[in-house]
Amino acid sequence: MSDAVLPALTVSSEPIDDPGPLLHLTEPGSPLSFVRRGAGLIGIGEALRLEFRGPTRLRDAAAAWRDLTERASTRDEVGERGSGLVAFGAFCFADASPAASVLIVPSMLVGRRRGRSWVTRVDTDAPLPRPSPWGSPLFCEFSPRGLDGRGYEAAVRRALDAITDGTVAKVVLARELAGRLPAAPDLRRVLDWLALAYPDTWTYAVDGALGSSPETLVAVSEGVARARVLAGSIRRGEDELSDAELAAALSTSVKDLDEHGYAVRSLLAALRPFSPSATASEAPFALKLPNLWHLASDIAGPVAPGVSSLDLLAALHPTAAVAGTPRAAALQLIAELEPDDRGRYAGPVGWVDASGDGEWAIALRGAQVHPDGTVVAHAGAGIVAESVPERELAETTLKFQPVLEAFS
Ligand SMILES: C=C(O[C@@H]1C=C(C(=O)O)C=C[C@H]1O)C(=O)O
Repeated sequence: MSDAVLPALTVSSEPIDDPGPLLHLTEPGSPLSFVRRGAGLIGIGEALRLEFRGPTRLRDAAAAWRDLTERASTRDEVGERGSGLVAFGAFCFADASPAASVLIVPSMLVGRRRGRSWVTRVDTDAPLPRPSPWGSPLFCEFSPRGLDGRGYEAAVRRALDAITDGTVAKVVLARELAGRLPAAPDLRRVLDWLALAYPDTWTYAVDGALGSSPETLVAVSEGVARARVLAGSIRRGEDELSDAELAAALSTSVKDLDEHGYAVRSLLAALRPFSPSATASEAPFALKLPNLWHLASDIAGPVAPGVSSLDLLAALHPTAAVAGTPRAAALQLIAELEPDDRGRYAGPVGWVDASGDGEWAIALRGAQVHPDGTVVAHAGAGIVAESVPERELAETTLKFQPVLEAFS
């Protein structure tokens, strides 16, 4: 970011009657959302946009956000998590990414939590707009970009060579699908569909990055940091019995427990400097999504006052769930084996408030919609010594399912 002086924003939050489905209120062409099970935040318009690039993008964002919040004057009659001054954020995965990482303060935010609804206005006293009528249904055909299926399997084999020679213990390899949207798409249709079909995930949308993420990178509130680590996946069964058998197979698979262990240990190690007593749930549990089972661990620990969720992102990103172990060697291998930059895929996406509290997911199961209508989706899988290339390819296909369904 440049050293331009940040503005002094005027912010006011007040309770409102239930405004109906939050996702319908955001803007069709540039939605902002972070919603799960009908609760969360959506944004309308842009009062301020800050862009960051390079290896210090998360630390720079944390510093800029502190400056901005000190300058703001806020009247908050709501006092809920997510009321008052809030920015949505989406950060690139890679330090070398040419794409921008952003913090966006919307002109208006609508929130709902625990049955209470509110609106926050930034530098405006305009009334809350009515939801605009739906645009035409979307249809977008996707085809491989960069690596096709064979190319992905070849990359997995090269990753296995790097595991055999000891360069890495685990690396997460992704592939891309690309498509093109008609002019002026109503992206609320995509979000609405994702929220209905994947209700237990975060329906996120920030600066064209949108999707339904099951993985909480970190949420901070009332002095406690929480994360949900996912690593280790298997398909859902066709009937109840086969579904239960697959869940049991995942929970006892040495390969998946291994892969999961790397992710949990990396998150705990990165969190400990801020939260020495942070702990993970005793053993991973099987998390059921409509398209997949995942091995999941919940992590929680107290953090000192003044530690913001952005400070934690700077320490935690990228976890072994989306990069690998050891981190530096895994990132190097990803840069060698994946032909294109990941953009915001597998980066942090979420929101931060004036106190630094916030909720951040990992931008998975999603796509980036570019201003020219191009849509690029990513899906990856964790490669460990026992990985089989064909199975990892099949896993990425399952992970594309939410996006493919939502855009058709
Ligand atoms: C890399 C992705 O997902 C990650 C990798 C997983 C795995 O390898 O089992 C599971 C959940 C996520 O942490 C993706 O969805 O693209």
